[in-house]
Amino acid sequence: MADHGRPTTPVDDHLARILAAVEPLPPATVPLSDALGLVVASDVVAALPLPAFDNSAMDGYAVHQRDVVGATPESPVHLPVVGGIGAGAATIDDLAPGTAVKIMTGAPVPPGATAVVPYEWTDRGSHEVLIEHPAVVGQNIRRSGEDVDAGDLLVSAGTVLGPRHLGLLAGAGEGRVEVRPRPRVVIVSTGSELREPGQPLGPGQIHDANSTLLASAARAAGASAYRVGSVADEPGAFLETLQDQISRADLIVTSGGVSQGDFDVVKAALRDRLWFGDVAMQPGKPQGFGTVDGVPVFTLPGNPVSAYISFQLFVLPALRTLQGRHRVVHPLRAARCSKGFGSAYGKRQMVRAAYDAGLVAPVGGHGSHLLGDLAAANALIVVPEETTEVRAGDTVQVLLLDEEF
Ligand SMILES: Nc1nc2c(c(=O)[nH]1)N[C@H]1C(S)=C(S)[C@@H](COP(=O)(O)OP(=O)(O)OC[C@H]3O[C@@H](n4cnc5c(N)ncnc54)[C@H](O)[C@@H]3O)O[C@H]1N2
Ligand code: MOO
Repeated sequence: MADHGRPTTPVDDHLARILAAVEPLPPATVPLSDALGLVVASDVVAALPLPAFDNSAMDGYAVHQRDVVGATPESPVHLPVVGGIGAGAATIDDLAPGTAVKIMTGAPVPPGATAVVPYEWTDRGSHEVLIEHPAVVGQNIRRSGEDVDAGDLLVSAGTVLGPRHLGLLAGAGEGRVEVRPRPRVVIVSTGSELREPGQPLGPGQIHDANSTLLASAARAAGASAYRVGSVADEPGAFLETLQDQISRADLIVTSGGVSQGDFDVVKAALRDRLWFGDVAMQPGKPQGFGTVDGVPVFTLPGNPVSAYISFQLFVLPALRTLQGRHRVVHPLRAARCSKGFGSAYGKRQMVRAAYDAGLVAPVGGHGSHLLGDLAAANALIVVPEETTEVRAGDTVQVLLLDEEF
């Protein structure tokens, strides 16, 4: 679709161009304490059974089940107590028939014992115990390997490690795990008008919102983000910053300086090395992408809303690909739109919106500078290129900005 004569690239083509250029980071083995949220690079198989040995599920007495078959409160079974076994006990004697041994939860069950009778069913005797209820074979015994057997799959490649996976790996004795490392993302804002937040503004100056916005979005997506701050509209200075950062980045995101202006620094500096052009979307039309020294570089438009939406549509899938994730593109869900609005033909519109329980409504104005409206939104209504009007009550496709996927 042409926009005032300039050709535009469909959103899906631009995304395909990006995904074709990015692959998962080489795996690294890290301690479990550093692995939360990272993606497993190769299947992890249990080296040991879990539990590692038969052990007691209750504090009580290990017995031969046959010895307590007839036990009742009126006619309890009497057994001599031959000792005690605590959790961590290393050497355990066989349990002779007609005897009981005190046993604590988690302690190894002695060879010969076939059931554990809990304290509550007994008089808690130390030398001799009265047992008032019968037990079935295996009662209160946690069998070796009943949770996980040696050779079982603990976590498969592609799993995003959460607390429960890490707990399982730890319990199974794995101290380290092979993962895709956390991508290092470098964020650079461009624009001579930009000042660091917290600094006073001179005439014509504005605070740099984008580097904080994009670095936070990268961190929220599981990256380790380094915010360079802003560089002036001067290609030499910009290239120097880029060159300085490239060796410590897995992905670089710049904002500003990519449209039609007289001082479009990013385009001027990288014209020969990256693709620059218009993508058929609103906001986020002017885009640039390519690799520099093998590192993917995204040059996003400067308007903060455009930059953020471009991040969600294009940078996030690349970041997730580096992480080795299987699902890289935001899922869409159907929702009922409670308020009508118009949309430009030929562009995919990303309308800031508030979503709740299947209902969605646009938030604020269309301007790509409206940070207040962006902060009030939690979703984007994704309006297809050929749709020019959405009416109240229509079903629309919605992208939830804070959704885990
Ligand atoms: N003649 C044309 N002008 C513009 C077009 C066009 O097609 N023809 N496209 C417009 C669209 S759409 C966008 S989006 C912007 C993109 O421009 P740039 O990427 O070159 O970005 P800048 O000009 O540097 O900045 C645009 C706008 O955003 C503000 N900005 C920039 N960086 C930050 C930051 N880090 N924090 C906060 N605000 C920032 C900047 O001050 C400008 O107001 O171009 C349109 N123009
Ligand atoms: O398309 Mo620009 O990216 O919104 O204002």
